[in-house]
Amino acid sequence: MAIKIKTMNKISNKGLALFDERYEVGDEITDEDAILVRSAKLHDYPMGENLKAIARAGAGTNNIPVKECADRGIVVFNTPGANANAVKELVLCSLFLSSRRVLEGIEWTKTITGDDFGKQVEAGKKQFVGPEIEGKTLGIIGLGAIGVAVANAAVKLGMNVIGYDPYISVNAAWKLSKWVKKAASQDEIFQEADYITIHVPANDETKNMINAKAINEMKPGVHVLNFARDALVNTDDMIDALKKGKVARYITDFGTEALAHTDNAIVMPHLGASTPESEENCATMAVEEVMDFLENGNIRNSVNFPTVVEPRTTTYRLCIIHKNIPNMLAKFAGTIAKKDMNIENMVNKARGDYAYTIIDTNDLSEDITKAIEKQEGVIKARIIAKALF
Ligand SMILES: NC(=O)C1=CN([C@@H]2O[C@H](COP(=O)(O)OP(=O)(O)OC[C@H]3O[C@@H](n4cnc5c(N)ncnc54)[C@H](O)[C@@H]3O)[C@@H](O)[C@H]2O)C=CC1
Ligand SMILES: O=C(O)C(=O)COP(=O)(O)O
Repeated sequence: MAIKIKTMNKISNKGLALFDERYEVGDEITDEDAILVRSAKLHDYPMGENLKAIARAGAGTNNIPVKECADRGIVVFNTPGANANAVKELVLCSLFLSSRRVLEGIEWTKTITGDDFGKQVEAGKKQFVGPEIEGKTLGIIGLGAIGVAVANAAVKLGMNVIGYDPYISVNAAWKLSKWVKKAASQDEIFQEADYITIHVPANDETKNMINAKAINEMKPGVHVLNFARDALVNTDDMIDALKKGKVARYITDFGTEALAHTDNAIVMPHLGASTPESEENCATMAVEEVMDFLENGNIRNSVNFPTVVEPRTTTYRLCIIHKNIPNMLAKFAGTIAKKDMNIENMVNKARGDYAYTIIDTNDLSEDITKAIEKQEGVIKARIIAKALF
């Protein structure tokens, strides 16, 4: 029986080509084993009993009900860093667009007619003067894959860069240029920066982080960039600040009709990750994650379960998604022993309220998954036979 993969949004063929003849892939698939998605909202999507995994070919997973998926034993993956360079390049482009009045100048030039075109251009160009970014201060909130890439590039462009990220990963810290100054708070960024760019996930903590109060703390004439998510910025407050001139420029990938028609706002149609390179990177990584999970039970780059990656050495692998509560392993071992199965390898990892256990064995008792699922705290159990793959 084929393994069914449902695609939502346009997933690059470079990734989809990795699925071989054992897989059935497409946007019409029903009763799917896994979903590949980009920005489509899955909060109201009816997830079936057979669904085991959702892979977000991209970074942000706020379009997926991650916690509900964990409760149902559905592993949600994303593709960390796979589209970071694409976003970094658009942020750099936007730093220039927000400073130099290039877009207005281009629009104005289109309106000029006549033999004295050159003369009119030279006379009118003074309306489009804008500052250079070299020597200015860029404040970055969120130093993950994108924030670090933007920070390092901005340092090379001669900007003073300050960054704020109370949860910075060791990996990101290793990659960050030593010239990036560490801010002790968001307020420090608001108060010191001429340009502010945000690169955090949308969640309860970050929602509305740029609102009237935050804007009030910023320097007059600040430039604000939002290539992260709409929920992070209070759009009404931003429109108000643009109208008053407190914010000189707001450039975002996440607009509204009102914002798109406000002077000094530049609204892009969510283009951050829209490059062939990043679409291919994201799709390839997402497909590899899903295949390894469906075929081997390995979990890497999940946002709701721990990383567990073990080489296959036995004929069968029992994969158990369960609550992170005491005595689970003893119960599994007891159940397995009762079925006369011998454990060759066992790995258990927890993440928050949830845990994942892989048990490798060369024995199989037909109803082992049912017996395991009867244990309190078990969400889902699955047996994968190596011979099938
Ligand atoms: N415009 C577009 O097309 C794209 C937008 N994005 C958005 O950008 C976000 C960031 O992407 P990546 O850098 O790849 O993710 P990432 O996970 O590598 O980095 C996010 C960083 O934000 C930090 N963070 C979390 N809460 C914070 C807080 N309250 N204050 C300061 N820092 C905080 C984390 O510690 C982490 O270092 C994504 O969650 C997504 O919403 C990502 C890719 C494309
Ligand atoms: O990766 C992300 O978080 C993005 O926002 C990219 O979205 P997209 O895949 O281009 O719909």
